[in-house]
Amino acid sequence: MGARRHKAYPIHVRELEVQEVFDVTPLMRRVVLTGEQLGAFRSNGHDVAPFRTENADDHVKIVVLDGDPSVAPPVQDDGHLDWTREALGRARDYTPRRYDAENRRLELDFVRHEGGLAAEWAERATPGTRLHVAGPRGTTVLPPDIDWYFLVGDETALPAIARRIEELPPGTPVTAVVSVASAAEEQTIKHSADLRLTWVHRDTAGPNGLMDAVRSAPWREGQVYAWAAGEAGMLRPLRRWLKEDRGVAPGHMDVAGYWRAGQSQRESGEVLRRLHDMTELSVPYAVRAAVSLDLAEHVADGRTSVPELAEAAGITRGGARRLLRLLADEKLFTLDEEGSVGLTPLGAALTEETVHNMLDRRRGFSRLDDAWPGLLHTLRTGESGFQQVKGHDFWAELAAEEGLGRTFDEVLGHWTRQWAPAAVELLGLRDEHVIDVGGGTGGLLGEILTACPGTRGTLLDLPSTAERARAELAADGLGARVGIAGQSFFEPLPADGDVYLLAQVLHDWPDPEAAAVLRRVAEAARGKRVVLVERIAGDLDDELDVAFDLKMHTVFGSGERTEEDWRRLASGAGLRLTGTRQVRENLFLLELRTG
Ligand SMILES: C[S@@+](CC[C@H](N)C(=O)[O-])C[C@H]1O[C@@H](n2cnc3c(N)ncnc32)[C@H](O)[C@@H]1O
Repeated sequence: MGARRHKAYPIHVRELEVQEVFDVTPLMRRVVLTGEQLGAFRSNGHDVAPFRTENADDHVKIVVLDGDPSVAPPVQDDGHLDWTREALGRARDYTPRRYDAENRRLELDFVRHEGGLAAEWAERATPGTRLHVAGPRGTTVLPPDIDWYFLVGDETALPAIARRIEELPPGTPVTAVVSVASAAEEQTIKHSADLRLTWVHRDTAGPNGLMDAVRSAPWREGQVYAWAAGEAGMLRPLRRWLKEDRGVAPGHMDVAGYWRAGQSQRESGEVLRRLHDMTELSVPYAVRAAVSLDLAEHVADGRTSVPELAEAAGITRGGARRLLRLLADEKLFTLDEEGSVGLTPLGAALTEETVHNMLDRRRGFSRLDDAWPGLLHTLRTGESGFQQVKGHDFWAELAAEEGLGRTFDEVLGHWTRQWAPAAVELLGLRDEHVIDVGGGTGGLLGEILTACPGTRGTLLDLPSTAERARAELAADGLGARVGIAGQSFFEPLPADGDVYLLAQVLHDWPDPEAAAVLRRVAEAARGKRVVLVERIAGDLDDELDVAFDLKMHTVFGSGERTEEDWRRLASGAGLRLTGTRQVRENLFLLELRTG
C-alpha cells in the first residue's frame, strides 16, 4: 500500500498582472492572473522555470504589497527566495483553482470577507493590478492505489475540491461534502467523475451539520483517499472519525487546517511562530556551546576571524561558521560579509562568571540541564529523568570530574552564605554540637561556628565535597572545632550531635529516599533537635519558581513540598513537625522532633 508523499520544487517568484475579476458566487471572487513570467524567464541571474501546478491542493503564496515601496518583494535566489519579515507578513496561501498554461491564465478564488489582507486586495483588484506570486514550492504525490476520493471542506477548501473533481478521470468515484455559508454559495463544477456531492448550508444546518452530512454521505468500495481542509476546529471531529470509525491510514488521508475561527491567517501564523520560538532548541544549545568554548572571551581578546576563533576554541571551521551565524542572528555576535566577528553588548555578557556558572558544560550546575530529555520518563514514573538518561545520578555526575563538583559546591556555597546569617540567628545556638548532614562545603556550618563561639560541628557529605569543606573551614581558622565525615547520609550517622541540620538536602530526593535519610537522622538524633532548611511550596504556586521546580523534579524525581508534604514525610520517618520559621523569601527552618 502506497502513501502520499511530498515532492519539492525549486521556489520561484513571479510578478503577474490581473487580467479579469468576477464573482463566482456572492461570496467567492475569482481573480485571473496573467503575465510573461508564467513562462520561463531569468530573474536576479537565475533561471526561472515555467509555472507548474500538478496537484489539486497545491498552493502559491501571494504577496500583497499594494504598491507599498517600503516593503521589498521576495528576491529570487538559486532555487529559493530571500524574504524580508515584512514581506512574509504580507504573504498568504492560495490554491490555484485552475491553470491554463497555453493561455497563461492562473485563476485564484478569494473568499470575500472584511479584514482579510488578501480578501481586501481582491476587492480592490482590477485588470492591470500587479501581484507577486511565489511557488508552488512543492506538490503532493498521491498514493498509486486510490479507488475513490472522499473530499470535505469549507469555502477555503472549495477551490482544491472543485479542481480535484474537475481533473479526475471520467467515472472516478468521488464523495464530497462542502460546507458553505448559504445555498447561494453552491458552485457548479464541470466534471465527468462519478460524483456524490452534498452541500451543507451553515445558515440552516445547525452546529453538527457538517459531521451529520459526512456520516450520511456514501462511503464507497475499495481504497479511499480522504482529503479535507478548512477551519481547524471543524476538522477535529472529522479527523478522528476518518481515523477511528473509518480506519483510514495516515498515508491515505490529508486533513489540513487552513484557518482558525477568530484568527486571521497572520495571527495563526504568529501563533505557530511563537510555538516554534518557544520550542526550538538550537539557540539554547548554541549559547551553551559558545559559553563552554569561551567564544566571547576569544573575540574580546582580539580574535576576529572564523578560522582564528575555530583554532582558539578547538572546533572545526565549518562548525564555528555555523555557530557564529546563528549567534549573530540572535544578536550576541556580529558577523559581517568579510567574515569578521565582533561582540554585541548582549554577547559581552557571555563572559560573566554567573553566566559561566549556569551554562558552561565545564561547571556542575550546567549538568542539571542533562535531565531534560528524561522529562517524559519522570512524568510517567516519578523517577529521576537524569538517572534514566545518563545511567547514574546527578551526584555521581559531579563526582566524576573534579571541576564539576568544585564549581557546583562554589555556586551553592555562595548562595548559602547569603541566607546563612539569618538562619543562624533563628537557630539560637549556644554550645551545642551541630551535625550538618549534606553540609556541602560548610557555608552554613562555618557561619554557625563563627557566630556562636561555644558550638562545635561535624560536617557530613560525600567524600570529595567533605574534603573541600575541610580545606575551606580550616582556611577560615575553624578546623579545630569541626569534624569531617566523608560518608553517605544513607548510612548510619554520628550519634553524638545535639542538633541535626539538613539544609537544602531533602528537596533533591523523592519521597522514598528522603524518608530513608530522615530515618537515619531520627535514629541518630534520638530526641535531639532536627532542623531542615527548605522551601515550602504554597497552595498557589505563583511564588514558586515553577521552571526550577519542574527542573528539580526531572533531575531528581523530587520537587518542592508543601507544609503538609513535609509533615507527612517527617511522620513517615518517626519525626514530628513542630514549627516553621521564615529565613527569607521562600526559605524556611522546619523544626522536627523525634517521637
Ligand atoms: C543542594 S546541596 C546542599 C548543601 C548545603 N547543605 C547547603 O545548603 O549549601 C546537597 C548536598 O547533598 C550532598 N549529597 C548528595 N548525596 C549525598 C549522599 N548520599 N550522602 C551525603 N551527602 C550527599 C551533596 O554533595 C551536596 O553537598
